[in-house]
Amino acid sequence: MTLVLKNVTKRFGRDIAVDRLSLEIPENEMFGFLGGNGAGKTTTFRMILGLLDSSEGEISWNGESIGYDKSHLIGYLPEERGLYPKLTVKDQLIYLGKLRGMNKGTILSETEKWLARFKVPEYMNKKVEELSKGNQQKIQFISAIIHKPELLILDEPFSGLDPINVEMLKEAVLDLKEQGTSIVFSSHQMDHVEELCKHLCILHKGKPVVQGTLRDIKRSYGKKNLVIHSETPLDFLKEYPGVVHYKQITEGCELQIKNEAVSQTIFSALQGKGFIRKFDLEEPSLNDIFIEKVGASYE
Ligand SMILES: Nc1ncnc2c1ncn2[C@@H]1O[C@H](COP(=O)(O)OP(=O)(O)OP(=O)(O)O)[C@@H](O)[C@H]1O
Repeated sequence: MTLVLKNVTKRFGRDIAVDRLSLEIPENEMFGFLGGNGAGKTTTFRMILGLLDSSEGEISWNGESIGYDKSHLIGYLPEERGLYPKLTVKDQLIYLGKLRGMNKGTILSETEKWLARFKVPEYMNKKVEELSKGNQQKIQFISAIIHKPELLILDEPFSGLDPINVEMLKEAVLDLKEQGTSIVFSSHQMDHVEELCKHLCILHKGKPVVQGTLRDIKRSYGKKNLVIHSETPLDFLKEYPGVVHYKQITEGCELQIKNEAVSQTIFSALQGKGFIRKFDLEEPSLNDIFIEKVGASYE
């Protein structure tokens, strides 16, 4: 089951929100769909869900065109949350589950299962407005997956959750992936994306500026990070040939360098200058790549 977008464009009047976007979301994968504010992510999701028509291009799921009639196959956790505050958790999920073609018995057994898994079984008969923001988030997540969708779109699923609940939700998401759900994951928290996604796309002004596997993207980026911990003054590295960026930290410094060879010359330059506690060459983070690719055009 794959989601394919071919040259998808969305115009709002004269403005282009999504610009000839082509993507393939691999089967049983978690795909990172990233971009700065206003990049076109939500507009893309709405087109996939059939809530918005594309101006041009095609969207297909498993070879068939996708639209509102396939919405029972899709689960969507939108960034802006949409629960009914006055309804109980049970009534909420019965209502939303029925919209997706489920019967009441199955909805109730799935709800019980998920509330128990999220360690909140007592919420079944509570009104949504009585729950904390993080716990409402769990209910919203259950509402997105209760019908066992083939394709799941998660927009900032971990926002507002404490670290323990983040882990709990992450495990649930990974289990769904293992069971065969294809997942599109959107977040501004790059560390979560690095942890969970093998493939990704960074969108900017409606166009992909980076696309591929995380591994290839990092490799092709070229630049590396070098972390040095030492009591010796290291500020001479600010102007050192091949150093792109210098950041002082309590234990020493963090550098962005042009390539691996620069680390060798720095290593030599440090000989005899005092005790080095750490000298660590690292891949660039997704955050570095995002800031460079998206930040450059902000300027
Ligand atoms: N209904 C609409 N009418 C006019 N313009 C719109 C509409 N919906 C979105 N846009 C515009 O389309 C562009 C993309 O917006 P979109 O909401 O898809 O971005 P996003 O990547 O989801 O951003 P964020 O991370 O801030 O949620 C923006 O310039 C936005 O103003």
